[in-house]
Amino acid sequence: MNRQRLLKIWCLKKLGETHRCYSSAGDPTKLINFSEFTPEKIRNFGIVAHVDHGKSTLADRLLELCGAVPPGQQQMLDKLQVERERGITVKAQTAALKYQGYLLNLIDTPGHVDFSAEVSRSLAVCDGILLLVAANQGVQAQTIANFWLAFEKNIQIIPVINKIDLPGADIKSVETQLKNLFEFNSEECLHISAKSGLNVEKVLDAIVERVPAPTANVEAPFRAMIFDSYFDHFRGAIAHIVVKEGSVQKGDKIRSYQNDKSYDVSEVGVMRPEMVKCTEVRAGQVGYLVCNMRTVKEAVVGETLFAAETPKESVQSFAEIKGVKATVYAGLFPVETADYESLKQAVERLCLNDPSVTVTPDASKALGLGWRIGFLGVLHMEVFGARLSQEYDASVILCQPSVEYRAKIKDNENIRKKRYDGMEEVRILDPSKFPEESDVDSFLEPMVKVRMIVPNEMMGTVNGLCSECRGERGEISSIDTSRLMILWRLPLAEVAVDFFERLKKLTSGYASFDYEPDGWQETRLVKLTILINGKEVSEFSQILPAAMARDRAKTLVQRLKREIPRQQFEVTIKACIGSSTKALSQIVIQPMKRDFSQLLKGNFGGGGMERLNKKLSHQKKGKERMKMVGNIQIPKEAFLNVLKN
Ligand SMILES: Nc1nc2c(ncn2[C@@H]2O[C@H](COP(=O)(O)OP(=O)(O)OP(=O)(O)O)[C@@H](O)[C@H]2O)c(=O)[nH]1
Repeated sequence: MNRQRLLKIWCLKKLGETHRCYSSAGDPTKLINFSEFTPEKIRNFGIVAHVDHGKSTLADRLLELCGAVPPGQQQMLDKLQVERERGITVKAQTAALKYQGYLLNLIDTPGHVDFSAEVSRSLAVCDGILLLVAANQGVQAQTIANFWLAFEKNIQIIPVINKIDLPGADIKSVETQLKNLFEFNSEECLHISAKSGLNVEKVLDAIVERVPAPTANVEAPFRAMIFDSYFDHFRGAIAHIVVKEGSVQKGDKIRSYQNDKSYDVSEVGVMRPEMVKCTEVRAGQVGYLVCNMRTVKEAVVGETLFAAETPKESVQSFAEIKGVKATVYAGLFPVETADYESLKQAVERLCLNDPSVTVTPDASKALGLGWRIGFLGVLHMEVFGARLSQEYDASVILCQPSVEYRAKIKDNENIRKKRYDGMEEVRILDPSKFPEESDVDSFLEPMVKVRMIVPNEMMGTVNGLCSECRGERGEISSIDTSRLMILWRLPLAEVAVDFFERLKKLTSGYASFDYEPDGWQETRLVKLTILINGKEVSEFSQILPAAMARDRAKTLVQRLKREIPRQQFEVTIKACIGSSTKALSQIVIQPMKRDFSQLLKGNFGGGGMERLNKKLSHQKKGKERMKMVGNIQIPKEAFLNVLKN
């Protein structure tokens, strides 16, 4: 039978199944029934790896082998538009798979450092992980970070060497790295090609054999933890749960622990990988639950849900899922100030699905009411902006990001009380809140410990980059004969913005890095103020070390020239220090020369009117993408683009 025909039969079969699941909403006997899977027959596992080592491809193969999707599908678990466009996973996704009498709950996680919060949250549900390492690249920085995350949580780790089909695959050396770094024996390592499917079945067998069954008690009253949630436009908040005790089904009455609210369950089910309704979700299983949660806050990650009849005092709530601290903060504003309320709702709903962002209300003279949002990195910020526009049709301005700085205020009652609410140390998240230099004893900037994996011959290049970024070198060790692990201490501000791109370019993608917070360091900071026609536009201003001010002033002014279109009048852009008006760098944008009404002159019969209307309509479209700051039109992308090279 040819492949096309096989696919057709498969699709028809599946259509029947799905149709049965959804059309039988009112008939519990026809819903999918997973009650045969007692905890001993369940395995909850995740796939973690460095970026691009093949997690989503392996997930596709596992889904295929277990019959959850037709053969040849790609990135089945990357459901978001932004994930498909960028070819990266940003959200962990689950899929319930049946394999030889076992129920395997797969959790595919993102690889990029900016989405590490998703990995930590997923590990709260897993009893085992597949630690995937690409055979042509070997162990990378995220592999090490993920190994330790799982190891600290005492989760079973299965090392899997992927991409063995590639000509550059060096299985022996990856095994040596896995031995040297994590003490894995070569017998423990699986060798696969997720792309061709080679040996992927062995992965399923290893999951069944090596991952422990979840600790769960089916007999006890229902108790579950929300580990992820999202807002569905039609059904409200949907909670992804891992059930630890008892079971839950449609019609059950349940309560939440932190929010202390009661609910009627209207639907339960599992992801396969789409939502499929079930008769019940039982202890040990991973599934979803819909109840009448009206606000997004009610479905918060880490929340404990329990049977309504259980007295709250006797319920053991789940330990809080440790959040990851934001590294960069940026202003977010609606393009049209009138859209503030609808954007507020969109931000709240998206935050439910992305609980690693922090949101505080903010206001700007130029952009009106908005928020200051904390992200885990610049990629995270870009993805958040893209999701707002793709999933909520919101038109937003995202300003350039900045890290959190701190200022120690002079030991003077008067100054502290009058201007800083009596505080001796203040946080600075935003250039418009930069304190007067005369009030400050010292400034502090956040530091990070960076772990780099670098080919031996590229050590000099990488060291050059880190020194340029005001870094301090730490320990160096070999992970095998050809690669080194180097530790650096760097200011977060240097790492957070475009360090990843610069490193990739300099090393042709052969070096990788990962970082964690490492305290604060005293530094001399200044505020680089941007004046456009004499008025400060604080959204373009920046806080930075004094030594970098002159160079940055030049680049910033040049980039603004590139981003701001010509206006009807002359525009002067100046970069100055603090409240001084002395320019470190200055540029003038000449006024527009063409006046389209000239097209009309003496030419009514020759299509002049048509051409004028076309031009005016182009201008109108252009204006919709602009933001008026004073009397100057600025494209909304400019607020972020000034940051990019
Ligand atoms: N040759 C070969 N290519 C593979 C294999 N597995 C994955 N790839 C390719 O590697 C690239 C990255 O694969 P993904 O599955 O998207 O990697 P990922 O780890 O999910 O990526 P992120 O989610 O962005 O971290 C894709 O182009 C895949 O086709 C393999 O076994 N062999």
